[in-house]
Amino acid sequence: MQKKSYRILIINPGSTSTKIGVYANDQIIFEDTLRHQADKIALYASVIDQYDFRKDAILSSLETCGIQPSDLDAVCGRGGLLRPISGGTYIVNEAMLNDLEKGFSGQHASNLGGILAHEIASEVNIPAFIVDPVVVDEMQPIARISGFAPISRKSIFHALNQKAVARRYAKQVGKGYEDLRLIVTHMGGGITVGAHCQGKVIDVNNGLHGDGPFSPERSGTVPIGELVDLCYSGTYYRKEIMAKLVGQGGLVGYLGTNDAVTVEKRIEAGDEEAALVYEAMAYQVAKEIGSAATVLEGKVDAILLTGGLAYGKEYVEMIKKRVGWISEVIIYPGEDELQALAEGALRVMNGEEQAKTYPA
Ligand SMILES: Nc1ncnc2c1ncn2[C@@H]1O[C@H](COP(=O)(O)OP(=O)(O)O)[C@@H](O)[C@H]1O
Ligand SMILES: CCCC(=O)OP(=O)(O)O
Repeated sequence: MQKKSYRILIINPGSTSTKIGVYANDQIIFEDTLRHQADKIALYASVIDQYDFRKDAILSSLETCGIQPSDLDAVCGRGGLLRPISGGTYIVNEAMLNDLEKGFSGQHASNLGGILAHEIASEVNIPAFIVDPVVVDEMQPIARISGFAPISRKSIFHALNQKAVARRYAKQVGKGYEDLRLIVTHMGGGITVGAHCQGKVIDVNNGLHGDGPFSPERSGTVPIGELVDLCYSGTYYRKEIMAKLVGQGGLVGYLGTNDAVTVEKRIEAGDEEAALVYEAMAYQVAKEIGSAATVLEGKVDAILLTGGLAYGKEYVEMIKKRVGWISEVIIYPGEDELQALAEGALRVMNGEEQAKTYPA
């Protein structure tokens, strides 16, 4: 029997852009990146206040290619900072909308994904989904112990792309994702390193709030005593310290840019400080991968490097040099989150998987 064909709108809100795609089953038929100027974003006090202007931008873009919401069968958005949940495709429901509006686990543009998907879908009576949000939590109990009793380690990471890349690798080697032990490293604005075991991310650094390697715009783990002293020095407000850790940390803090391509040009021109900081970022990523290898007890089928930084050939070589002895290292530059969202929605539409209900 021939499978039904589904048309799915995908919405991936980022801090400076909203990426959208329309899929006919797993084939993309329309794609647009709606860039939002920093000064426009700065007009809004919170992520949720950007809702109307992002929705208008999406609908105008769809109009330019002649697609109406009534032509769609489902809408799927990137999921945001909800309560910790297991991976998979979730139907958007009231409980989820409330938590996205509040920003239950914090503020990130992805909080708008489920809300925008619901709004557009409900107007034409079709289902809205999210897939593998940044709060996917499959950490094993031992990984939650931080060493400081009042604070548990949290799972906040690039779940969508990490799982998509892990599944892509599994397909390439003809095995099930559930049968592999992988270390997946997403290197974008934030950097996260996940230990994947039997289809679950059993340990991962919190990519948003001060944990793991530093990244283009985040500090990662910092020496804790000095940080406490700085917080109580009377020099900074809380929001200034938070901004130094997230947004103005990492490459931005040392070199004034979050753009690795600019950093590479500076290195080529002989900038020694840029060379040292860039290599330090690779060094910290390699250390985190080494740590994930111990989580997997040294039995690692492959290390997968992905995200925008994975385009940097010399940067990738600096990591490979330190971790190549653990297992083979495969590079998947960039990310394909639109495709991953479409495939997640499609698995449910085709009846291959059942949509999960939030909170799980
Ligand atoms: N060709 C390239 N070479 C080196 N770095 C790159 C390249 N393309 C993008 N990057 C870097 O990747 C980072 C952004 O990664 P990306 O995955 O797009 O981020 P996000 O997590 O925000 O989606 C930036 O530092 C960017 O400069
Ligand atoms: C760790 C949460 C997801 C994240 O950091 O995404 P970006 O790198 O795109 O900001």
